[in-house]
Amino acid sequence: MTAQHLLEVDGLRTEFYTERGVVTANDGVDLTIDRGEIVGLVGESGSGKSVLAQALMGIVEDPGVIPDGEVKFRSTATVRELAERFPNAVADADDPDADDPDAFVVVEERDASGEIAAGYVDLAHASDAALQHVRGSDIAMVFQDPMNSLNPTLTVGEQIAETVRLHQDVGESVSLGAEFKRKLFGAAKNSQAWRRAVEMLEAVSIPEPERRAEEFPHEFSGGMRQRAMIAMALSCEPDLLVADEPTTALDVTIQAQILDELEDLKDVFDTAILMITHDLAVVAETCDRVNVMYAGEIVERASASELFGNPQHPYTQGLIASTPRMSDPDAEVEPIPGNVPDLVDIPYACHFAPRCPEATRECYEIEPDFRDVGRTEGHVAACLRRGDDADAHLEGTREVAETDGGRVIDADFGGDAQ
Ligand SMILES: Nc1ncnc2c1ncn2[C@@H]1O[C@H](COP(=O)(O)OP(=O)(O)OP(=O)(O)O)[C@@H](O)[C@H]1O
Ligand code: NI
Repeated sequence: MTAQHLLEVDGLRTEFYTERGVVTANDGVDLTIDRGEIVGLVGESGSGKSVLAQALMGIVEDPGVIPDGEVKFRSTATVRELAERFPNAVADADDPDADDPDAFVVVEERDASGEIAAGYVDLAHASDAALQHVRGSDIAMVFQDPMNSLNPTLTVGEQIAETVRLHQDVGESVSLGAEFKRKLFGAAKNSQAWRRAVEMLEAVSIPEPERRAEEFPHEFSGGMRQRAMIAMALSCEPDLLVADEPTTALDVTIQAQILDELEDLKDVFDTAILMITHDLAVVAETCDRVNVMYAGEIVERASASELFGNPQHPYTQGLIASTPRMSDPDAEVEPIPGNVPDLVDIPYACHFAPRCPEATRECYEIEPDFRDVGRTEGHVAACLRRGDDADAHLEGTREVAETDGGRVIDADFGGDAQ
């Protein structure tokens, strides 16, 4: 039996119909995340990382659509709950109806009594009501700028308590009346949800959590706000945390502290993390596995140590060569020439070809498939010039420039920031 991933993205395509044409922000993306692991998604600005995060959360903005692909979120408890609430959306995996786009609760296994024993929710096709159920309680998200996600008129403690109430049925009303009452008189300090909020602030290392819980977001520093966002996101113990540039706005020291804490919290709450960043040092520091994204496509995937020790795709090699190293910050970096293309109707098969030092004519014409390229299992790259059959495949094509194939990055790359 194949391993059952917590999250499995299959052939995901996300498009925006704009006046300029169709922007294909995710062009057939495959990605998996297992329970408890930290998976990186890295690539230059405009490569489609945030759109992928939105697709996972079911919050792709208008005019975005997902014409192809599935996002399978596997949680037996959630599948049971949703199957009960949305009986018309249930299909059995081996049933032809499973292809029915309205069937987003897919049952893979039942026990002897007919109770659901395994299955997934297809988040790419789930109804808004189902997505709302999943968001916050099963999958939560933190963004770069917490000021946009925190409510400036509520104390930090009230906001976390509110999230807890919404998702955990701790027996307190979430009616409008109750919310106004809390605004006027403050949240009941001895309520279960409030105590949970204070606990969460303590868990993210906010000093004097009882007192800080009563402060408003603007009274927090940038780092404290980001911690509060993380506290809020983890307060319902989600299986998956999607972190989109969670520390980009912070200075390096605070950034390193928060990333360290996230790793610790991951163990405490047993939460998997999708770490989205354009910063390779962040990936090197935190991730178990890494996906490199370029112009809407994943181009390379490997464990973090393998990716940095033995990068294979010319884009990954270029990214690494263009990133300053912690161990040698003064060493020269070589930027990748050119820019990420506009994602409207890219006419060439390999999206990186025009910037690639090794591209041949074939690279413009033949869609590169994933092939094994590394020393470890699961290291794959989508490049015609890589893998065992690369040379045979390229026989008869023009000579290509010599490269230093697999630039080796310092083992302590991004290591322990001060
Ligand atoms: N609402 C939208 N309407 C039209 N196009 C969009 C929309 N949202 C995103 N895009 C396009 O999708 C592409 C990918 O954007 P995305 O924000 O996912 O990139 P990113 O990799 O997250 O970049 P960054 O590192 O800057 O955050 C961009 O070309 C962007 O213009
Ligand atoms: Ni982004």
